[in-house]
Amino acid sequence: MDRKNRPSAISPIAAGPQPSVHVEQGKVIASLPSGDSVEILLFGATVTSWKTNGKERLWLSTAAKLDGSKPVRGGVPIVFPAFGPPNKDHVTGSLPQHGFARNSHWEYLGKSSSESGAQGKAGDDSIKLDFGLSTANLSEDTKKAWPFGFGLVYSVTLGKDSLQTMLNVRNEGTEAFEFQFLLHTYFRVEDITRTQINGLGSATYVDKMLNATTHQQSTPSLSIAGEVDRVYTGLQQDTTSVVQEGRPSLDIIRDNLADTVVWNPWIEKSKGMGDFEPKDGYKTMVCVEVGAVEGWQKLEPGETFEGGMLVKAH
Ligand SMILES: O=P(O)(O)OC[C@H]1O[C@@H](O)[C@H](O)[C@@H](O)[C@@H]1O
Repeated sequence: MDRKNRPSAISPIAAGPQPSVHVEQGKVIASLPSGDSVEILLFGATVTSWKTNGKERLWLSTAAKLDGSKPVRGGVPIVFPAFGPPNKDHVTGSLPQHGFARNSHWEYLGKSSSESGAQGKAGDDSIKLDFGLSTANLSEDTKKAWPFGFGLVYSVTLGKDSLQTMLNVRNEGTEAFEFQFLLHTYFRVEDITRTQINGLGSATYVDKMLNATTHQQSTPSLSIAGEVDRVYTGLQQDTTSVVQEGRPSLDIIRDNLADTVVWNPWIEKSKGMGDFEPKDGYKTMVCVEVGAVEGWQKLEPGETFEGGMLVKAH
């Protein structure tokens, strides 16, 4: 046979292992060939687990209610459309603390996956899972308390050593509305006394422990040695890092969001929360919560807002 016409010895590149998605009662579980995985509860679209390198990166209380009876204590609850206790002077004033998104049943909208690296190379894939919540999903009481036409799409993208969570808010009604938004993320740490939060240096914060007075961060690193509840606003730097044992452990990169809350309930506050277990769990968690909580974001009919975070694990 003429050499030129010989059938090609090169066979098509075999596709490597694929990301997998498993939908079971009330939750969606996705994993990558690298072993990284994520679990999202449809109640609140709460990410309850994120593992990289065989290690859990989120803190979840062992007493967290996962049955929809109350917001999940741990993982990544979504705060929307209001942050904190109800503000009676605002139209959101009759909603519960932190709004209704973490208390609502979301719909799973589906998945899409991509390969960013060489074909078939395990570990370079990512998988994106979308969840939706709109006026139609709300209870009659909540619709009365938030009488606006809206649509939320929450996208959770699992990559090798990364998790991205983005919220798209659309005004689908005929009136403008205002909202606040926060990703109330509970990160798991080995030992809070050997953990620092970097990237808040010289920022201004409201200290909820000190009658909501305003202060300026004086050190480049924040160490936690007692109850902390601070709202850092108007941050210039996009990245806040969790440093453990002197080494960067997680980088939290804000996307179109200017604020970050740092919260640890410490001993007394943990005792007062029935769903916070074990009681010394404050030693192995810290909430670093990116959001837009200073003032209000306003959306006119037809307008959209998108914001969220990318977390990179080291
Ligand atoms: O108990 P909840 O409603 O989940 O809130 C927990 C904490 O959430 C934080 O975001 C707030 O800054 C704290 O003030 C609050 O205590």
